[in-house]
Amino acid sequence: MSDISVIGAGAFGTALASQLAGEDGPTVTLWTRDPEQAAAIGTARENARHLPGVSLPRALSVEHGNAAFAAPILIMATPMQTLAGLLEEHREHIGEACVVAACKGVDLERGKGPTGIIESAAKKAIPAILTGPSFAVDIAQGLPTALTLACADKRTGEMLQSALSTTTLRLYLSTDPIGAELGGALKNVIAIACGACIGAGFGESARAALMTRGYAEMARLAAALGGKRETLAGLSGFGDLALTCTSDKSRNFRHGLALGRGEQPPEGVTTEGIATAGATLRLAQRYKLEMPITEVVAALTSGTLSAAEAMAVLLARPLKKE
Ligand SMILES: NC(=O)C1=CN([C@@H]2O[C@H](COP(=O)(O)OP(=O)(O)OC[C@H]3O[C@@H](n4cnc5c(N)ncnc54)[C@H](O)[C@@H]3O)[C@@H](O)[C@H]2O)C=CC1
Ligand SMILES: O=C(CO)COP(=O)(O)O
Repeated sequence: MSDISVIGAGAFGTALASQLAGEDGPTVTLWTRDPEQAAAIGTARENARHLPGVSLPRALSVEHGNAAFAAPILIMATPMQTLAGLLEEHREHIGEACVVAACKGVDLERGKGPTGIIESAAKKAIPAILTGPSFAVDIAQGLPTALTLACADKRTGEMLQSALSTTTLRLYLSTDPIGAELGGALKNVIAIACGACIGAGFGESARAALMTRGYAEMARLAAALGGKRETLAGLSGFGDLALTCTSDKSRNFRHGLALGRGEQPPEGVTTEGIATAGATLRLAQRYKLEMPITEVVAALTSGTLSAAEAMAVLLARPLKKE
């Protein structure tokens, strides 16, 4: 059994696994649900579909069997809406493990973030979240990156911080998983709004306003759910918002960009902000919170508003105190 299993051989899982599996580091397994993909990646030492051009270290083992779920540290790197089903399917193989979510979002059906999903699905596990500003391709190339590792249990968090940091991947510790996971989830919704703003030609000043007022929405919901404002101000909130709202390497930003230009975004791209906008809107209604940007993003992504109509809705709101 490996020290660490990374579950999900998409871009992010492959990037994390490749960095963690150094010759002198922990033993690492990259798990994929598709046996053919496991064999192809294992033989080519490259994930040609999700992370082309990055050669994977010899020390990394690529598997598709259930045994990978028995590792003491599991990093869950599949899209958010698949997390609950995947954990339930493999529940019997997961022991008293540290289950670290690397996905970003809110589960549409259950209205929970990744650590809440882990808590319900894997009762013996200790949930944690790894999140913050990082493109998979940057991590895979060994570029300097800083992320938040949040775990409610401080000692487990310290162990994970040390086990998952590398010479180029620097983890900052937090005991506020709710704040950390909401930062990572909600910034994707705001990134869609910012992409649409740029795509529709509303300009960079308007984008800065969306980022700032979007951040206010993120902080409002996080506070209502028990997250700390200072967590939102850190890497997992402000840091990831800054990255994702300003880079066309972001799939969420590009999704918005296409909608803003009146184009059809490509299908089959992991764009977490779409489902998360809907899930967040339900939470906002439940907690009686105003989240107008999230509201227009939900309408924009479901095709009921255009970018121009969305901006008109925001501009027509009553004047407010900051
Ligand atoms: N790509 C990036 O730069 C970053 C991604 N993330 C997060 O990581 C998560 C995964 O994203 P990516 O790796 O980029 O996605 P991706 O689109 O590159 O890959 C998704 C992977 O999940 C697998 N998958 C899909 N449904 C599954 C299921 N039901 N059971 C098992 N495996 C399944 C797919 O086969 C694929 O290998 C997302 O929540 C994303 O927000 C976080 C930080 C950076
Ligand atoms: O989360 C990310 C950067 O921190 C990746 O963003 P996208 O999912 O929008 O590509």
